Amino acid sequence: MDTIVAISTALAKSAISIVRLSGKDSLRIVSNLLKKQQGQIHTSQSLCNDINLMPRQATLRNIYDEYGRMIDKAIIIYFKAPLSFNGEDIIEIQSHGGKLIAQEILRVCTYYGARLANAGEFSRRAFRNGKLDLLELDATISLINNTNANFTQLLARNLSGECSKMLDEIRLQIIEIIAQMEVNIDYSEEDLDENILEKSLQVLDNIIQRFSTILESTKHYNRLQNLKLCILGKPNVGKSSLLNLLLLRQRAIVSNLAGTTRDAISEIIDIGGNLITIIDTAGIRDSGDFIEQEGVKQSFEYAKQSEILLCVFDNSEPMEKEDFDILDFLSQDSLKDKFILVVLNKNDLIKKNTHDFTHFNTISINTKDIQNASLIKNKIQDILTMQIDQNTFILTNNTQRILLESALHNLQNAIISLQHFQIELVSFELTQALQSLGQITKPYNVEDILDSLFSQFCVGK
Ligand SMILES: Nc1nc2c(c(=O)[nH]1)N(C=O)[C@@H](CNc1ccc(C(=O)N[C@@H](CCC(=O)O)C(=O)O)cc1)CN2
Ligand SMILES: Nc1nc2c(ncn2[C@@H]2O[C@H](COP(=O)(O)OP(=O)(O)OP(=O)(O)O)[C@@H](O)[C@H]2O)c(=O)[nH]1
Ligand SMILES: [Mg+2]
Repeated sequence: MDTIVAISTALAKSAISIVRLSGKDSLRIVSNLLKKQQGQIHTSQSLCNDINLMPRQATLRNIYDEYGRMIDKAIIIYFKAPLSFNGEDIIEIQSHGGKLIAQEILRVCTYYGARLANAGEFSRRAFRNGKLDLLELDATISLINNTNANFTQLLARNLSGECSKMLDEIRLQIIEIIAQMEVNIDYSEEDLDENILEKSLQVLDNIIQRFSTILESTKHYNRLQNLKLCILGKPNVGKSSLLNLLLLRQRAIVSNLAGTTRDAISEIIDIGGNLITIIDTAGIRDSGDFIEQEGVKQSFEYAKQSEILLCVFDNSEPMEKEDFDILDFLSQDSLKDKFILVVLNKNDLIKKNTHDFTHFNTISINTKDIQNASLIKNKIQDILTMQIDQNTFILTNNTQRILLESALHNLQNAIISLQHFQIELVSFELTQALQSLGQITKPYNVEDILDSLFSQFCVGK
């Protein structure tokens, strides 16, 4: 297998960057970067023992290019196979940050024979070498992409292999019940031991409960990822001012001319550990201006795509047709699952807006007072914070979720069959459940496991 190399950190101005190599030639390639003299290229593994890299020990070394010119002074860590993240020889070159140094190190690694890694290739090798199962692999990606702090702990636990372990245990419990069933299959219903029946029902019920909790937390997780918040309102009510207030900087142009914002502006904000995309839109009104009309169309589109809507109205002016148009828009059936917060803005001015918003969630503010930023953020945070059982797991991958749902379904059927003493059906449903569960972590052969389990039973039992 090729030796691959990649920059594992973001390409941005930063304190340090990590270039990572993986594969059997890693040591040879890095040995070339550690020698000052030009011309004596290490081509075989045997020549590299002079570079003195102790496995799993951070060492400070000068790094040179192919002409012997120094590139950086860096930390090298050698993870000797199989004791590495993916089971191969891995070497990390932890260089100074910035965009140029790591790229230069990367280039020199390829000069000595490393190949640029494809996306996910380090982890793919970890899976192939049995260091990570599918569940852990997926948790790795989800942990990196997670936008909601409520789930950090849960995803980290997925990564620890706890979830895979729990599924393994559950699989064993199911196999045990199948075994009981298989043994009893030839007996008539009266002969099925009451104890076995009761115990099996209890075990299945418990598994069903655990799976339901996983599916429930998975639903919350999916609902709370990559949230979008759209600021909507007629022109001049202070939408861009509100954006600037929430960002605590002058991001958007603000003016007393209606129609200032035309293209939607999008930024990321952190609201209580939730990374939310916030979108300031063009003010809603009928305008003869074609470009502005495009902007208005876009505003509605963004609103439909967002989970949270901040609808801004001007406290200092009576309601106008455009305001009512927005209220009409909000009453649509397709918007009923969105979180809508009515923002009555400009409360520093005399109140002239007497509309009754009481059936909405409302907040009265002005964008001049910076304290109002946290008022709004707290209000949004309230709806996003939910009690999430930290002792369960989440299935971040759709296929895995579907597999668990299907296993749950089989278990429910098994219970019904068991209650009707249809032993063969119980066995069938449970075997189906095992197939699905197995695929969540790694594809495996149910028959093999059954063979090994039955071998432990006494003849006649
Ligand atoms: N510098 C650095 N930081 C990192 C990583 C990395 O690769 N490099 N990781 C990359 O994702 C994560 C840590 N994950 C890792 C997982 C396993 C092993 C490892 O060496 N496993 C061996 C030995 C196990 C042990 O000592 O307990 C093994 O499993 O055999 C290393 C990192 C996050 N931080
Ligand atoms: N008194 C007062 N004026 C405000 C407040 N918020 C915004 N304004 C003013 O209202 C005017 C319009 O503000 P913008 O933020 O540009 O309004 P907008 O809703 O983005 O307008 P469009 O981009 O045209 O749709 C500006 O002159 C702001 O200074 C407020 O809380 N109090
Ligand atoms: Mg604006």
